[in-house]
Amino acid sequence: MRKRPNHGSLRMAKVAYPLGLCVGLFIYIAYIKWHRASATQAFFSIASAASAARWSQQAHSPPGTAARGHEVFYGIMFDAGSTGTRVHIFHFARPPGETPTLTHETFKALKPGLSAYADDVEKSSQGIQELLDVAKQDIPFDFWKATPLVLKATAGLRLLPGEKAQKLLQKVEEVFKASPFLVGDDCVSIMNGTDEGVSAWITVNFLTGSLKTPGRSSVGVLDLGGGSTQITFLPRVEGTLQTSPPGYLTALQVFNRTYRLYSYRSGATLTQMLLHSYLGLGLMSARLAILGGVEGKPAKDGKELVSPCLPPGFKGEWEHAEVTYRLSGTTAEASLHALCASRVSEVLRDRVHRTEDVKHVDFYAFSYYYDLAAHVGLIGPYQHGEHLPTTVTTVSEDGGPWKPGICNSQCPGALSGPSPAMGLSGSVCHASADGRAISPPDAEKGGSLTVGDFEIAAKYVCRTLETQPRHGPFTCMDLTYISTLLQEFGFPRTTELKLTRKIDNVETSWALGAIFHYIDSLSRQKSPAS
Ligand SMILES: O=c1[nH]cnc2c1ncn2[C@@H]1O[C@H](COP(=O)(O)OP(=O)(O)O)[C@@H](O)[C@H]1O
Ligand SMILES: [Ca+2]
Repeated sequence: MRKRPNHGSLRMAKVAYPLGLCVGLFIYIAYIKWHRASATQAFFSIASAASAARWSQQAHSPPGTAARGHEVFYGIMFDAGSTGTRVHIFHFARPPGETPTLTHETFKALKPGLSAYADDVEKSSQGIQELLDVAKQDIPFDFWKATPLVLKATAGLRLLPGEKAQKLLQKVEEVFKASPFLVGDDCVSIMNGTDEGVSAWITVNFLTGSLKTPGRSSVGVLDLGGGSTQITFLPRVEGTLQTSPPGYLTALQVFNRTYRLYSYRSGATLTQMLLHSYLGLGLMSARLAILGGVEGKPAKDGKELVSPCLPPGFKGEWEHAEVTYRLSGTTAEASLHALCASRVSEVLRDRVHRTEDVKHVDFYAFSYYYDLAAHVGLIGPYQHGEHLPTTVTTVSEDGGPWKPGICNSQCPGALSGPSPAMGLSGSVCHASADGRAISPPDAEKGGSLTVGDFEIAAKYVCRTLETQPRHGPFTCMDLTYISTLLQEFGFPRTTELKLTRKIDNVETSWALGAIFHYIDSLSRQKSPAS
């Protein structure tokens, strides 16, 4: 965990004499006054963020060592997602004459999403207030007025009828305007899917350092939310630019370079891609589609939704977008996975644009890609090929100890996940010193796996649904959906994906890219000529 900067004590330590202390105090007070008077002057353009990345990554300066005179500033981005609302509080520092760098992120998430309050708008303010309180505790009082506060909503609000969504946004704006932070007229909005994809791409490429070196390969980004999904990457093969349907490509001016991005937004028709939001390929919306339900509508006559992707004989209820559905599995079938995969393929047919170029780009996948992989143990504390500490004894599937060594097919141990004997490349050794207790997957660490691993895991989970209900009734469906979706995008089974929740201790989310953009627009408003 990075430490928060402590500029106060640093300043004090360097001012050795009383006179120096007075001068220092005078400069400090003058600085704070200037800062309050010119809130947006403190902000930088995306272009300087590139150098910030360079500064941060090359100098490796921990924020706590910031020297005297560093300018410190903050930005607050709320992500109103379909399944939850999250606050990201970004801390920046700018040394004199240098460009700023991101020094820390404070993050907190709440469930359910804002859209769950569509019929009780008043209730929505409680969670927003709670997250604002986190920001107040995190940001020093003197900086509140100068700190921009923004909320962007994604699929959950896009799916609501316009009037309901607007009421929710108005409520949030009311709460924001009563807060002590810097709130503009555009502080609360629904973000379109293209901006969502592009912002996530900027975040990941900023954090991986790809943006700092011109010419260095950028990475692609896969985001699977509850209501929508994004795949965003910079095509490496010229052909993709020529063959992509109109509307799939978007130009982005970052760091004095124009990037041409390919951004596919779920469900949008080809020509409406950039203009019209047709949702439905996020994991929760996809579940509903696979079950044969309709978004926002109860099943006809309260009928059960029956699916081969659910455990045979399963009966249960599932709530989605304020509607409760009665669910039922089919009677036991020989190959649940094959039936489920065929239903998923039906749902995805003609809805996903396939491109060869994904084969030539390294991809980072997060959100539900990450959650599902961690849930079934595809990623975890020890990765395939990793040397295990000698104190660690791996645990075999029946609970017996295995020898310490390299995590490979000799070391299954995936008690909560599929058997590596099935050929999983990302197999995890859940290990413990006594050879019995099993450590849960490390939520922060992430890992790599192949696209085919999702399919193998799906087959395993679907096959053992009846005997191992601990994965939950949706895991067969979810894994089958993810593996089919990735293959529909054009990924070969052998493609390796990096699954991560955080990079360099910062959440992989569109939030950072979006705050860069917002801060940039503030500075443009301040000096339109630049
Ligand atoms: O900042 C984040 N950090 C970690 N996980 C996140 C973050 N934002 C979203 N997620 C993940 O995204 C998934 C839900 O997506 P979300 O609620 O944002 O739907 P949406 O993007 O379709 O609106 C969950 O897997 C959740 O853990
Ligand atoms: Ca999201």
